[in-house]
Amino acid sequence: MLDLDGLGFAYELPHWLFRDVSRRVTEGEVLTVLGPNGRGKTTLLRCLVGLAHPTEGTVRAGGDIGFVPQQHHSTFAYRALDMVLMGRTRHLAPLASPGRRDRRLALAAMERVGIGHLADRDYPTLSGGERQLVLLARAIVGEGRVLVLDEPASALDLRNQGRVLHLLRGLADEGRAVVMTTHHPDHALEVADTAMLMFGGSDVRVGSASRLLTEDTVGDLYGVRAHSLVLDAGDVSRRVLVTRFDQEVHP
Ligand SMILES: Nc1ncnc2c1ncn2[C@@H]1O[C@H](COP(=O)(O)OP(=O)(O)OP(=O)(O)O)[C@@H](O)[C@H]1O
Repeated sequence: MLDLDGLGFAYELPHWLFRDVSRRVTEGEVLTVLGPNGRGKTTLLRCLVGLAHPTEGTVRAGGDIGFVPQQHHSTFAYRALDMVLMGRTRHLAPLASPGRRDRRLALAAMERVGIGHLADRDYPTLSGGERQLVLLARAIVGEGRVLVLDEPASALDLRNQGRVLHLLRGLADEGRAVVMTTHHPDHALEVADTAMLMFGGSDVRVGSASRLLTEDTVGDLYGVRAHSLVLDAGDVSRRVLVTRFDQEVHP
């Protein structure tokens, strides 16, 4: 569904942000991209959606891509619903306006992400988290087969983080391919099939999220001490990673 072949990017050669990245993301898969600040996660996503040109390698998508950027400000006083309706643009005939069905789909997408009550609000007046949810609704209503999201939960409170993570899991289970960045290994452990860890340059590791995200690997990636704990709460048993924020590890 999304094929990355020998992907590499350098703003200034020979300083490769990442290199030799090859991977097929299939329908039904959630892939999370992790790495320290400035390692190239956003740049990688921009290559995937065609906003940046890879220095080498190719990206091929087997369908439309919906993109949720990290931050988005608009000075135009669009209503939130109108922002979501922009996701329908590719489904409209040239110069046509969105119709009743488009509006119904947009409202349904807003309800799905829990912001139906914000439909008539002016987008620039929304909080950072509310704007993030509007952009997610815009991507959903676009019905792209591939969803690419840059830190989709970064501005969200704890409940909304869970809602969005499981919503993305559900969208993948419906047959989409989901690629998202996160700074939280636990977000990957919660819903991802695959993790991509950007250690720098050609050292990009991809594999099963649960196998890759160990104490050692996460510790090495961020220069921290991480501890695995098993959360056993009756209906759920899963591993979480706890960070010792009082201790840094210098390689
Ligand atoms: N136009 C540009 N020209 C030169 N360097 C750039 C440009 N845009 C970004 N960079 C640099 O490229 C590096 C990667 O940036 P990118 O935004 O992809 O990182 P990131 O992993 O998403 O970071 P974060 O976790 O902080 O969001 C950073 O060091 C950034 O300063």
